[in-house]
Amino acid sequence: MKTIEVDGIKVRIQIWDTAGQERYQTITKQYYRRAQGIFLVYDISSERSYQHIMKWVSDVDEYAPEGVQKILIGNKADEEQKRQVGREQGQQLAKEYGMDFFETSACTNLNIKESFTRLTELVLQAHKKELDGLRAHAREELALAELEEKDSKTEGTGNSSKNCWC
Ligand SMILES: Nc1nc2c(ncn2[C@@H]2O[C@H](COP(=O)(O)OP(=O)(O)OP(=O)(O)O)[C@@H](O)[C@H]2O)c(=O)[nH]1
Repeated sequence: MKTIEVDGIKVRIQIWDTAGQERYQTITKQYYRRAQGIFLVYDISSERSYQHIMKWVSDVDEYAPEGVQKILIGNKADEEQKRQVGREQGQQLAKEYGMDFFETSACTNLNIKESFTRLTELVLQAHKKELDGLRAHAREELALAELEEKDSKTEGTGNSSKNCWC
């Protein structure tokens, strides 16, 4: 659990770090089910980890809820001398999947706060859309109910005058 502030709102986030190894994949998939935001992380000093991102994306698409927010992360940015994946490759992949992209370092704290804040922002925005949708729907329902009430009153008046003519 961690609390971060986004646009003046304090948001409590629960962070799960899933295991990367194949043998834990069955358990990993369980984590996706209730996720609202996901970091897809590769290691800039490992071309292999970058190649694995496509597999992670397809797993997320399959197991995570619709509308889950995703960000691509190229971690270990402090390991410049061991770099195997160019920044542009990360940017390109993120663009392909319509994700934001950060290069980070857990060692130097580069972009750690920024990427968490951005993912939280995206999750909040996604929920805001949902909430706005619900509000709009509620307003429509209310307007409809008011109209129906008005109509029934008018009908009532019509009937009473009809009664008079009989
Ligand atoms: N130089 C550097 N090393 C890092 C960074 N982040 C993690 N490491 C190191 O990379 C190794 C693996 O880190 P983990 O956090 O276990 O990575 P993981 O992806 O969770 O690994 P799995 O549990 O196998 O999924 C550790 O030795 C960390 O110290 C980073 O930003 N820079």
